[in-house]
Amino acid sequence: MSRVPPPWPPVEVETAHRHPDAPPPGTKFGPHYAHCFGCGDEVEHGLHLQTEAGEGTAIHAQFTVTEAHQGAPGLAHGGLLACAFDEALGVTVGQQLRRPAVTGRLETDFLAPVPVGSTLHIVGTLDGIAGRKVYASAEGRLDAPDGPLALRARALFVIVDFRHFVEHGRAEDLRAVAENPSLLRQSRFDINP
Ligand SMILES: CCCCCCCCCC(=O)SCCNC(=O)CCNC(=O)[C@H](O)C(C)(C)COP(=O)(O)OP(=O)(O)OC[C@H]1O[C@@H](n2cnc3c(N)ncnc32)[C@H](O)[C@@H]1OP(=O)(O)O
Repeated sequence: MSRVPPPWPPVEVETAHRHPDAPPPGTKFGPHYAHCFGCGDEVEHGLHLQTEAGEGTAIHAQFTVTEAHQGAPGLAHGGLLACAFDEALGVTVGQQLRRPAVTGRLETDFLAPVPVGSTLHIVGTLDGIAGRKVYASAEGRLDAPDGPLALRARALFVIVDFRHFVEHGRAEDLRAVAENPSLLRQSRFDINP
């Protein structure tokens, strides 16, 4: 089977520029929502992905695979690794474009097993924008920023209005955020898509 992926981005795109208010390289973001499985500080067995602004549109992310993240004995679950890329690419889009967006499509190439105890180092970048469609991709390396390549991912994010979250979110969770806005650890976006 050929491992040559189809052209990326799959449509004609404009260059995606980082927003003038995007934080400078080296800025650590912290979680965006306390209960996010990818980054939330109140999710005991979550990924606790740590993210930081890189150069240009890049984001650097990392998380350590724990016993709670296993698929096969001693190895990270593939879906959970895809989750880490969803989160890292979501942060790339959200922080560098400063626009609310959701994942429309995510594809992941698993190139090497990721053992429990490994730290996965992910770098995500924006690849282009076409209307509301934002294309982004990432690589994940084992145990060091220049460690062995373990995964690649490509994603389409679709820019949405904030109404998306209000209309679709479970009422009790939206109520909890309204009563305790600090559950949303970050809320600094351009409101109008
Ligand atoms: C700092 C903040 C950090 C945040 C980090 C969070 C990381 C986690 C991110 C997530 O996991 S978000 C949760 C998972 N994703 C979702 O729940 C999204 C569910 N899907 C939807 O709500 C809608 O399908 C969606 C908003 C994506 C699109 O619906 P719309 O009605 O708004 O738009 P439409 O369907 O017209 O699609 C817009 C464009 O995207 C294209 N598109 C959408 N889904 C696609 C797809 N799957 N494949 C290819 N193209 C797709 C679609 O063809 C179209 O292209 P054109 O503009 O050229 O016509």
